[in-house]
Amino acid sequence: MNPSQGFAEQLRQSCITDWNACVQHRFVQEIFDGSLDDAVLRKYLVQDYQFINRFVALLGAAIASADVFAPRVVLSQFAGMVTSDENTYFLRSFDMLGVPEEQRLTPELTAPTKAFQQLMHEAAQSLNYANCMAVLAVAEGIYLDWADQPAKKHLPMPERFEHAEWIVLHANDFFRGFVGWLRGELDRIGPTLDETQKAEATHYFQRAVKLERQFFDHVYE
Ligand SMILES: Cc1ncc(C[n+]2csc(CCO)c2C)c(N)n1
Repeated sequence: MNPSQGFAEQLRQSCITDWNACVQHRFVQEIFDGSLDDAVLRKYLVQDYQFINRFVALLGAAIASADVFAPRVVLSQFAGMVTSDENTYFLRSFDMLGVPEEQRLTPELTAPTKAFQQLMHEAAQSLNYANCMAVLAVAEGIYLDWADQPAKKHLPMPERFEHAEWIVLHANDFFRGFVGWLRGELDRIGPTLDETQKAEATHYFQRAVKLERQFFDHVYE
């Protein structure tokens, strides 16, 4: 690892192949050009909707384990957004795609979804701020990086809201600011960790990036 980089960038560089595979994934190309198959989008959204429960619990664990007050405020505000605006996108998309109630609430979970739920649960249960922030920085950072690519900036938005809104939810100033803040927090706490804690947080980060890639891949299987 290159110590002249901050901790956040060291972590990202440690799994750059998987990270870039997510950012340039077929799913990302197809959502931008509007060619995404409805069956693929449907599988993606049904599984992704099963994240929010553990994700909010993970935010709660980060709030509880933070070392000072300021990050608690930022994380609480983000939790407020996630539990309001984001939910309606899923519900409107489910309506448009004709996803029945039972598929929205209790679908059969795929292996990557289960593994991701387990990872978020473990990080939350550790009540360790660095572990929680490592997983959050992946879940948010990869989504910012695919949605907010300079190369895509001048493309027209896809016509359907199910495509366009999923991009815009992750390419806006609020989200950019939050992900920048997450990276800054990792840079702040990285130098305070001993080698054991650093290795543990790094392992969480790397597991999360691998699962993000598997999650994108599996919607095409
Ligand atoms: C597999 C998977 N990984 C990360 C995200 C991104 N994400 C999860 S919760 C959240 C906060 C609100 O936008 C964001 C950005 C996702 N949706 N699905």
